[in-house]
Amino acid sequence: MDYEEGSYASSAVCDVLDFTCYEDLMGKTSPMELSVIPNADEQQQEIYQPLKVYLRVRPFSKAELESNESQDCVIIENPETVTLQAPKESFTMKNSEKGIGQSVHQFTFTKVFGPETTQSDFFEGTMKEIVKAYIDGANGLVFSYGVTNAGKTFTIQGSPKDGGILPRSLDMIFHHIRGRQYLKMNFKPYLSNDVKKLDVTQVKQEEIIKAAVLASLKEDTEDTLKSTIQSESLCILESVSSSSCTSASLPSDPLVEDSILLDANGTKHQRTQSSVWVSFCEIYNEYVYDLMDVLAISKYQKRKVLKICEDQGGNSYIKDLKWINVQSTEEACKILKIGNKNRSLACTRMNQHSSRSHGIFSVRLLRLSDEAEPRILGVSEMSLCDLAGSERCNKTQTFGDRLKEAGNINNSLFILGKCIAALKQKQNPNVKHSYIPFRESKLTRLFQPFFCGKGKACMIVNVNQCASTHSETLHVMKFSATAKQELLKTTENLKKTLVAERQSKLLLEVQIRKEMAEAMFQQLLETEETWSKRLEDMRESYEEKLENKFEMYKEAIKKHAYMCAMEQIEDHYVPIEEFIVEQEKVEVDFI
Ligand SMILES: Nc1ncnc2c1ncn2[C@@H]1O[C@H](COP(=O)(O)OP(=O)(O)OP(=O)(O)O)[C@@H](O)[C@H]1O
Repeated sequence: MDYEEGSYASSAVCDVLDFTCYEDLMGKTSPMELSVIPNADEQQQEIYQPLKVYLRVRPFSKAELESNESQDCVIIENPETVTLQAPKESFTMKNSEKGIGQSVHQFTFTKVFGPETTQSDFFEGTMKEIVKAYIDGANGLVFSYGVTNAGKTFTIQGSPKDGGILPRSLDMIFHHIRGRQYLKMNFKPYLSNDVKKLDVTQVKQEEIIKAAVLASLKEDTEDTLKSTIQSESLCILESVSSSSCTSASLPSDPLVEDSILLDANGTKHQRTQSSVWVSFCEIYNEYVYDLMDVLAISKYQKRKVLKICEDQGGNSYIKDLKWINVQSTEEACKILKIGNKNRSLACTRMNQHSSRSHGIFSVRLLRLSDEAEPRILGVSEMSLCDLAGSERCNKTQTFGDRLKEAGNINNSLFILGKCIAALKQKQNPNVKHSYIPFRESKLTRLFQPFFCGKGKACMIVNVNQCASTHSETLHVMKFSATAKQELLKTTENLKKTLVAERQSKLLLEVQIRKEMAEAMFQQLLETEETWSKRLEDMRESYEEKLENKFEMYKEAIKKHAYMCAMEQIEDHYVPIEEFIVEQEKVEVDFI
């Protein structure tokens, strides 16, 4: 099977996100910013952090391996890059052999998790940081995206023995608040990030609603479910008027005499307790439905459409969405299971596929002071949003309801992409800020605060490696990952230009060094010549001076010798008269 390309969500969707991830390809470390740091100060200073996009590739099943699904369609090049290769017999491959289109596409992600990745490794590598910040008071949002059978449920929910990111996140939250859990239900999430205090009757009502919701899990058929809900709802109504319907007994509130703790350094700390509430809803065809609305899942009841409203601060929230107090991971997972069941029941009724709606599971953590009359210290929210996939929108099916569905999915994904891209621009002080179209889809309207920097956000992309779903996988990658082929080419060209630039710079440097060496050598030669000349001159001048001195000495010696000789002559001088007398004397003696 090979779906024709271009029959999916509008290519503009891809363009928007391609642009987003293009930065990744260029090796930038902070391509996207959507969050504030935990414990942000009161002015909610916007300190952005990147929107991380993780890819998880699931392993082949035995059946897939037997049916020749393994054709090296997904190749993990390195921890950030994957290559998608069209199956051998596909139209894409045949066309590309004829020179029409591309059969190979490459995408980069914040991190790629291969088929061997364990649930624990995946949680550690993706969610842990978000949950840590969430516990510290920051909001968290996780989008998951992928076609049917790509491994979304496995990644988010996992199995009872090997939980996915949601039960692991819940475990981390409950582990963190262990011993400090506020078990009463009299403080409840309200509006977007507010808390309201309930009176005794309202608390009772909460307990009964929770019991009714949880009871729905036990019922297998729609009819029995209906009767249970009817009796439970009766009970709710009765309890509201007479408080006769008892709830499960709750542990009493721990008695705390002093709400201030002193640490070893004598620093004061406020003792806190926490309360956890969850909700589960879906957005289908731009309508919001509560998946905890157990009354509406019967065949005969129309589902109630919920409205997205804004509080005084302009923050969006879903009006009348049920928030259920949960006191353990198990309880929260039951809510998830009930929501899943209601989602698939609704889908069956509407002949719709579950992956055609956006499912949103949210957890609100209320922090209260630990004292007899607790005060609200803060609220943080973490939402896991399972995005609708735009698969199966090929031409043969795009009419009637499916056309409307496809249009709405495309539109909301398109707006999501536009919001992300606009925020990307917002980070760049040199680029003129453009209008961010949050209000143009329910999804972006709901998560507007995240796009304004109030929370940590990430996207998880699930894909399988099957040859038969190659086109769908390619589409998912194009939406969520980094680049289309054109962008890849641009990047490749830019990389080549960069390499060429570097090479020319290197050559220039070599040339400059050579010229400098030559100039220095020349200078050395000239210096040597000058010095040789100077030495020669000096030698000549010394020789001349020596010569002169030598002459001087010669003269002096000559003079000295003459003087000595003269002195000697003087010493031995005999006047001639004496000499003659003497001579005559000698001659006489001789005779
Ligand atoms: N990482 C994984 N390791 C082992 N098996 C996996 C992994 N991911 C998914 N699977 C298996 O692949 C199959 C499809 O996964 P899953 O049901 O999670 O897909 P999905 O995307 O949620 O599909 P749908 O949208 O139809 O619910 C399941 O049998 C699941 O157990």
